Formats: sequence, C-alpha cells, structure tokens
Amino acid sequence: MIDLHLTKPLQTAHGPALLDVRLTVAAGELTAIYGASGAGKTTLLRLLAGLSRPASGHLRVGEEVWYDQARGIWLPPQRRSIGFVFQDYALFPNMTVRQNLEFALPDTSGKALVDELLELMDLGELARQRPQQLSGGQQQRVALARALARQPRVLLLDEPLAALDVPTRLRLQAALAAAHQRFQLTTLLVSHDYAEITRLATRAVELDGGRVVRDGVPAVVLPVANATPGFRLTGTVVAAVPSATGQTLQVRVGEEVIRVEVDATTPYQPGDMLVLTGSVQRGR
Ligand SMILES: Nc1ncnc2c1ncn2[C@@H]1O[C@H](COP(=O)(O)OP(=O)(O)OP(=O)(O)O)[C@@H](O)[C@H]1O
Repeated sequence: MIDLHLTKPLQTAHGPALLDVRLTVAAGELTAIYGASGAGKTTLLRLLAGLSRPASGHLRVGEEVWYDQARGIWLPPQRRSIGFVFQDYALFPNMTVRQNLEFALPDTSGKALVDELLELMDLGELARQRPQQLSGGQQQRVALARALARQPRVLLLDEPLAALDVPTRLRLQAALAAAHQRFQLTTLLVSHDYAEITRLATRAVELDGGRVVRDGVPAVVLPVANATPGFRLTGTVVAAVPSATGQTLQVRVGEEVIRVEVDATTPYQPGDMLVLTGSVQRGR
C-alpha cells in the first residue's frame, strides 16, 4: 500500500501554485492519474520516485518510510523500489534487448524472469537486437519489461504509450494489462486517454492545480465525450465477436446482459468497462 501526503511549490504559467496531494493506494491496484496539462501529474510521479524533493509531508510504501519531513527521512531514488517508464524509452543503446533486461535484475538469480518477460512482452524474437533496430512500440515493450525485471514494489508509468500510433497503442495496452495481471504491481499510470484508463485502471484520480479534484471508478468519474443528459449506463463487456461493421458486444448492465453494436476503431475485449450514453425518447 502507498500512503502519501506530499507538497511542493510549483512555478506555473499562471504564477506560483502549491502541489498538495493526499492519496492512499491499495497494494496491487492500477490507478490512473489524469488532468489538464500542468496539473502536476509528472511532478507527483517524480516526488514518488525521489527525482524531486517534496517541501513537506510523508510517503510510506508498505512498512517502509521513503519520506517523512517530521522525522527527517528522505530516501534517494536508488533506495526506492521503483520501476519508471516514460514516453521516451531510455534504453541502453549498446546493449541487446536481453542485456537491457538482465542489467535491470536486482541479482543474478533472475534469468528465468527475463525469459518470462521476453515471452510476456512478445520480445523473444528480438532478444538479440539492439534498441536502434526496433520500432517505437517494440522499444516501449522493452522499456516496460525492463521496469518489471527490477521487480519493483511500485510501477510508475508516465504517458508511456502517448507517442505511439493507435494500433501499436492498443497492442501495448493489452501487454500492460497482461503484465499487471501477472505481477499485480502497485501501479500509477499517467494518461490523457480515457479509453486507455477505462481499459486498464480500476481507479482514476484527477489532478487540477496540484490537488486531487476527483477520485473513483473510471467509468463513473471520467467525462464522457458528447454525453447528452438522458441516460448513462455502465456495463462490463462479457463477450465480443467481430461483425460486418465492427464488433457485437454482450454487455452486462446490472442483472441484465444487453447487445451493443460498435465500430471497429477500438476493439473491445471481455472485462472492458463501457459507458453507454444517449437521449431518452418516449414512445408507445
Ligand atoms: N521542479 C519544479 N519546480 C517548480 N515548478 C515545477 C517543477 N516542475 C514542474 N513545475 C511546474 O509545475 C506545473 C506542473 O507540471 P507537471 O509537469 O507536473 O504537469 P503535468 O500535469 O504532468 O502536465 P503535462 O500533462 O503537460 O505533462 C507546471 O506548470 C510546471 O511548469
């Protein structure tokens, strides 16, 4: 579990502001952080990683204290069990894919984990390649595998998929979901993509001006594009089959299972959450 209260003065485009975030995150939960540009999302991750120093507060991860202003405790980044994946991949260019992963292992006993990660991230064929021989999506899969190879207590993902094209992003989302299911790491994911958040996260926290302004289940708290006041149903996809125009979904809404036709731009899979909105028409 992560329990934090962190403050940090910010110099924003609108003048000085104070980041002041309180958050408790359950172990194994994947929490999305979203909000407008400049809201403080990256700053929060950097404070967690120890890349930036808070002005006050505390940060506990499980039974470890990583920061406590009152007790004068502040652990440097290398003493925090963190995996960090940014938009740019920051791989070692002179090492192969396998060596990049092996370098991240906390000890030499993790060769089996490297093999497992290569398979999980579909990198087996690329293990002997160097980063410059890989596409952006492949490099990001390596970056994610490398972060997992460290076996961190906390995984921080700062818009890791934002630079990728849509099909690659969808494949990476599936890889991320598989990795989360396998390792159950306590994960914070910064994302602007509401479909991505709904697909991957069980909780979404909105920051605005350095503060938490919304916090809850993604399908409930995220704004819905073009939502008309009328009805709004939240459901879970239980089956998805291809159709002539996209997909036919069976969606569980409360006790009912309803059929929904969707186009092919965002392929759905069982377990995805869906928000159905529309206007109500009275008819007899
Ligand atoms: N070390 C720092 N000291 C003071 N102010 C900072 C520092 N780092 C960033 N800021 C300011 O704090 C604000 C929040 O920046 P941050 O990068 O955390 O936002 P963000 O929510 O991640 O935005 P984006 O979505 O554009 O990445 C910005 O106005 C930025 O200029």
